[in-house]
Amino acid sequence: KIPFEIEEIRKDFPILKREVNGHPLVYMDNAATSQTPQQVIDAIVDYYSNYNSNIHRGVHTLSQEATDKYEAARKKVQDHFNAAHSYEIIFTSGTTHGINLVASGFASLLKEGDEILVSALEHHSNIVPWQMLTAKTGSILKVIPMNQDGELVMEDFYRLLSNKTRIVFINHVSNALGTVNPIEEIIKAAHEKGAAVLVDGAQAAPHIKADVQALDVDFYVASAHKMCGPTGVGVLYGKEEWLKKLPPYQGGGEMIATVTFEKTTYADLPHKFEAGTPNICGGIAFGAALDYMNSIGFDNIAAYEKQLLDYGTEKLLEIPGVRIYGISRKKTAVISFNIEGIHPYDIGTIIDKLGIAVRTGHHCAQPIMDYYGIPGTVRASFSFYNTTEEIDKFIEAVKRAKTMLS
Ligand SMILES: Cc1ncc(COP(=O)(O)O)c(CN[C@@H]2CONC2=O)c1O
Repeated sequence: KIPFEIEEIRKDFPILKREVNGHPLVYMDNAATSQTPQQVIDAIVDYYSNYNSNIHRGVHTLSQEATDKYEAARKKVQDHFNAAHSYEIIFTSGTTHGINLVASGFASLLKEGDEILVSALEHHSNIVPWQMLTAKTGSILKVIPMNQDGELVMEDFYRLLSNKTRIVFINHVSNALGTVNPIEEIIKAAHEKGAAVLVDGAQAAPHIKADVQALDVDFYVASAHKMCGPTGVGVLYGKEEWLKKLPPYQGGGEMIATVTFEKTTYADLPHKFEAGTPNICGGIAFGAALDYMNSIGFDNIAAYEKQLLDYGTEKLLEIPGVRIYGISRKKTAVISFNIEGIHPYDIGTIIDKLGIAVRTGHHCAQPIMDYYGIPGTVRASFSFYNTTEEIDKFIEAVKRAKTMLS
């Protein structure tokens, strides 16, 4: 039973009417970016048509309207993630920006020999900034290993965690495998050792409504483009006490209180971390995306996507030679697979000819591919606007590709 009118939902997404190579588009690359409903498109057009203006500075009406809408969007993001204060919500250009902001800020908090803990399941955006940090500070990067099922080895996590650990950073959901990590358990254990935790929520936010106060997480980052919003805007949630400890990430307008050539004082939160003219329209459209997804309901989205995941997994495993990577019981609707003897890139290229959009390759998670000893995978990732009929088309296309390539 589908918890909402799927055909009505699909009408919200103009792009789903597209044809690709003469076939109806079957979009199954939602882990890369989600599609955009008319409600979000309308919010973008409305902004540029009716009240585009710079914010926080002008006294004229347009500027006030734009400022009010932008700050209302911040409040929507605060409510969605259940942050205690709206000034704990920093608008960023996306997950990568949010992680870099925190990692570079920790350069002033770490000393030689301090340890930072990453997981083997991370996206490059949650590995490279931390490697840059260790290079700057002489701190030591340690890695929580993964297992064949695509889960974290928690015994090793507890072994690696120590009083030297200053911060743990892990994704809530693996973009390459779909694994949902036990972040509640990790946060509790890290806090007992006095370590902070950053959770990369890029892949979780479209499927799971994270409550940052209930999680007691120190930093949580996500991108709007993964949850029906535009690209170029995202959120860094930080506990007030942590955001006050971090130095500004970029200098410029907006992030100051007073500037003289002798000394500059910085603005309070959130503006301290929002230098320059922000993505005003993006922030407002992000708010519209949250309104849209919450109108459907994350419980309904999760229940339906679970149906799609189970259906797609069952049908895919009927094809001889298929191996699925990431078989944790706790997964979002991502299926990463290969077919024995066939390169993932060839499968992706052929099924694209049939209108099927999936991603092939290492998915910015090369350590995971190295662990499995593979060049990459085919990754099909479903969203609440996909259907089982589309999955049937996807399965048929994979079968045809296999026949052609075997
Ligand atoms: C777990 C995870 N972390 C960080 C990022 C980086 O997000 P931004 O690009 O918005 O800064 C992504 C993007 N996911 C990639 C993007 O394309 N396909 C993916 O799986 C991700 O999935």
